[in-house]
Amino acid sequence: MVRKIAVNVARLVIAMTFILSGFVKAVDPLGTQYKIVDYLKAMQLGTFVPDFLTLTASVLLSAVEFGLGICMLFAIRRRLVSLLALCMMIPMTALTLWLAVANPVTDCGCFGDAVTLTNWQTFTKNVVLLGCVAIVRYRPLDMMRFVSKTNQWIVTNYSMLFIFAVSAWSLYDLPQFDFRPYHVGTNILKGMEIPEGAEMPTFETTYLMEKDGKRQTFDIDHYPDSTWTLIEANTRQLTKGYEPPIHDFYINDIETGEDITMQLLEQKGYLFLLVTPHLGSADDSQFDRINELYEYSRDHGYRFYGLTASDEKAIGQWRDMTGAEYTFCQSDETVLKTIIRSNPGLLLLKDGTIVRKWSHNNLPQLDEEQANKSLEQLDIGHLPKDTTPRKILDIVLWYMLPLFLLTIADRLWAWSKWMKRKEETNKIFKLLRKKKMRKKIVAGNWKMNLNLQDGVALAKELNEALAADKPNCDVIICTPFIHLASVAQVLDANVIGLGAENCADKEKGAYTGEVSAEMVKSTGAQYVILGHSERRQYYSETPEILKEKVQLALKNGLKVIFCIGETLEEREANKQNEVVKAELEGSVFNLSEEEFRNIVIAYEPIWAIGTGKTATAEQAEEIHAYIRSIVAEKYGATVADDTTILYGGSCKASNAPELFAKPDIDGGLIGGASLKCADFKGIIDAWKK
Ligand SMILES: O=C[C@H](O)COP(=O)(O)O
Repeated sequence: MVRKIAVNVARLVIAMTFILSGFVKAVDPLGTQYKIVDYLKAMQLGTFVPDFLTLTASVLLSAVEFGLGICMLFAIRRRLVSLLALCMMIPMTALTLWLAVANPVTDCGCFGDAVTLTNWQTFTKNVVLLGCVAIVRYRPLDMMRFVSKTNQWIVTNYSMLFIFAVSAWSLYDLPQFDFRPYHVGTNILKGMEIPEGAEMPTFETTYLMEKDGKRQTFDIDHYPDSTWTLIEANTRQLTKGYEPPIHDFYINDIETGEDITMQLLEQKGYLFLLVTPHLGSADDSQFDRINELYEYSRDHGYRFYGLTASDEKAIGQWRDMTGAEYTFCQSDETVLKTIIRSNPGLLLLKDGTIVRKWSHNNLPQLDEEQANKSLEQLDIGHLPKDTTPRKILDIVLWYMLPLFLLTIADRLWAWSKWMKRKEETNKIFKLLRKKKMRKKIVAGNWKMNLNLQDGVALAKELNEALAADKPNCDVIICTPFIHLASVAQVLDANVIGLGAENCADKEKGAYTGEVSAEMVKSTGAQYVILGHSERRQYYSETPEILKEKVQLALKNGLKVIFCIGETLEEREANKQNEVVKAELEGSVFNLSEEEFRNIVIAYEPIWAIGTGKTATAEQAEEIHAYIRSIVAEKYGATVADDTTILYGGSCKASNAPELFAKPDIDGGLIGGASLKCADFKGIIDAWKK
């Protein structure tokens, strides 16, 4: 248990880290590309790898991280994914150790610009992650699945589609979430401010001095007298001090070389900055639109500058190529790449605040009417509404919600499958299912007892008792023929069903003393008992005769309570299964499935009928289960599951609960105990226990 918890906690830590790291990289593929280039430069490989390869690597890196995170989260391909994570984390941890020690790149870029870590923090993070990956790799199969194997492909494919779409959209337009210091709404001057009392950087200078051929180093507090000669002074920075979010922004006038940053930013009004870090690789497809915007700004008296890190030659070529008339200024390439992830990209500032940012693919287009209006009158001249909540909602609706719904549907499906399996193997579940599916019946067989008046009185009493206290099962009373019509009058058919104890094996005609199935039906009865052991024994009813009776009963719309059961000798010879099977095969297994659905089976061990000897609940359950299995063999599991099998033989209120609690016992056929209302109701109430 503890081990499982540890594996799953580790797996969630890895998943969340990878997903966050992959997502923020996908949101800003150019930023990740620049970071890759930084690493390559640090390894002296910068010039060998072309831009398209570093950009492809950036997009793939984010997809791999995000994909691994999602696979970890959903426990998809657990062994392979944990191995891949390990293969990724070992070199990553080694690389970040090198970064921490050698410090060739100041920010690792693990989480893009969203979270900035020092190199030692990054190394520590990777050591923790490596530990988690090791735990998961040790026991990958302990990871709990959120979606079943068959649906995992949906999660992986959908996630890959999503992350590539995020990368593509961010590349076409701009990063959908801007974590950099130059996001819309930023006042550049304010971003450059150092608050009062902020920690300042500290430095230490040491002096290498010489006297009489002997050299020694001194600090400022121990600076020696003039007999020493200064050889060399060394200054090193001890602490960084406070660094404002924008600390390296500048704009230089190309012609004069003068820094005009303050002049441009402090001047009130609108300012367009066309940012092109590197003119040689800038996209020139939209130059018409850029020139139109320049003309618009010139017409309305707004300032418009190109800002680049390229030299004058490249600027000249750009002018020749695009017909650009705007003035170019220079700035630092890295700063320009940080300002906007588009080459070129357009910035609109108002009073030093960034109001809008556009990628070259999404430059504003002004129609004639708009071109005549000032920026104050146009939407683009104002800060946009904060679209972050909307973007988050989009991600939730388009990505997280579908996956969540899939997970719920999948879990419900897995749960129903598990329930089904349980029902098939577990007795308690079987019992629950049985009680849900099949009809529970308590039927009384009055046999040759009670005259008409007593019979009607008992029926009335029972009817009233059950109308007042609704039973949890179907109740049937089967009476001698002479009672049927009268009893039918006093019973509420919704509460108590009525049945006969027998019917003829002939349809109609000269059969003195016989009562046909049609006649039974005409009294209002719905059931008939056939095959009772007393009829088989005392009236020589053979399987063939019973077969006829069953056919006629069904033909006349009666449901049949068909009795089977072995004698004591047969039980002692352990032949009970054989006997009941033969009885069913002899009289009812010839029926169609549809006809068989009108049969209620009553298992009555002859040795228990009226003897006071009851089969134990276990004995009864064993043979009931057997009977159900042979019905299943003949008609299939569904019919068998739906068939009601009653127990009969000295069943009383005292033993009924135990018998009825068994999974395959669906009620009772009651003889002696059905002759008194209280006794019979006591058995009926066993279903309430
Ligand atoms: O039809 C009912 C059975 O023969 C059971 O009779 P019994 O409850 O009197 O034993």
